[in-house]
Amino acid sequence: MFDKLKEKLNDFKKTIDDKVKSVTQAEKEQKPETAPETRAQEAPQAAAPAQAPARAKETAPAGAKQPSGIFDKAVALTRGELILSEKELEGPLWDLEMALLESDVALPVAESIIETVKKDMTGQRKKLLSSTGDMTEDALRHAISDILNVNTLDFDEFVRNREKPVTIIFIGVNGAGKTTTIAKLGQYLKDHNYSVAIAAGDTFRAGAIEQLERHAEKLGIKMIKHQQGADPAAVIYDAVAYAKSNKKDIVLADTAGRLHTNINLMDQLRKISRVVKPDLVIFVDEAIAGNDAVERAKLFNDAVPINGTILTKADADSKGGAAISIAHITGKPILFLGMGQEYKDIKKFETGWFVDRLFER
Ligand SMILES: Nc1nc2c(ncn2[C@@H]2O[C@H](COP(=O)(O)OP(=O)(O)OP(=O)(O)O)[C@@H](O)[C@H]2O)c(=O)[nH]1
Repeated sequence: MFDKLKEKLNDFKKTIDDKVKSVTQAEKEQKPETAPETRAQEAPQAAAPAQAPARAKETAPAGAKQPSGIFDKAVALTRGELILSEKELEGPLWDLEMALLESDVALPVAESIIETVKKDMTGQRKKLLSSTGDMTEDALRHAISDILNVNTLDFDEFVRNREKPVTIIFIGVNGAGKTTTIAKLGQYLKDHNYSVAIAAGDTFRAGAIEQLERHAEKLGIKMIKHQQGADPAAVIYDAVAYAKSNKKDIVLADTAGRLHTNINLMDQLRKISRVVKPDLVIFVDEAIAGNDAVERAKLFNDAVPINGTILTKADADSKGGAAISIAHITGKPILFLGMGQEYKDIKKFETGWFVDRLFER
């Protein structure tokens, strides 16, 4: 999962690690002629071999700081500490930015990650106690977590504390997986001992009501429906009324898939929102849709402010960047990931879990 992004982040770690290793090696070999104050503190056997590289001798006048090989005078190693300057990291950070863009991370998000990594890794003395890879990984983890932790919303806590019934509306484009996601969440909420009702708010697509009804029957959840073509706001309103009078805890409301460019259908979503006053509006899209999903999330959020996103099909070959980008662009958290076609295949999104996946070996 998220293999592409994982691979790119690991490439960056390796680039920095390799470069620092080669600089460290070069420093060790050149130290006796150039860093007397450091040499004085070291054991005699740590002194450079008599045949230190000729090039280093030529380029390093006595007492001057050593050029640092690949980092081009950019890395200073003193007392086991590493100092990286912005200039030294320029090349690898540029490569990282390109790699992030290739992994569906949107430009402003990639820039934000680069900025945080740069701040974390430059200008400060970093103890070389752990491997450089750890230092780089820490900076990347920090940068990505920062973005994902924007406006966190704990779904379980929200549902627990909210006055019942809690009405949740699902919006998004066609075929993104809304219906399946509603069924999965129905199961999830039942497993958490909530009583659930479903509103067949997709009155537009032929077969949508029946599709949802099949799920509702399998799950033993009551579904409220009108005829195809009916006003979805009225269906959802009725479902909420049903939940109130039958003491149901949660209403999960489907809506027709629509293109964010369809003004009439986006107006319809606004109407639903006005009439029903949902507790949560959740945007559903495919993790594999990458930057398209990011763009759609932004436009949907502009039309009807969302509270969070569920990304489906994360089990397919998704690059991973969409999750990070959508959180940043909408300023709203990722709530769940769809991880397959079974009801149980839904995973509550946790930043730590996601970031761990990106760095697992
Ligand atoms: N692999 C995988 N497939 C999924 C996931 N979620 C949904 N699907 C599949 O995606 C397809 C579309 O899902 P639906 O739930 O019908 O999509 P929808 O958004 O309701 O579609 P519309 O009603 O047209 O808006 C179905 O074949 C689902 O089984 C997921 O997390 N992983």
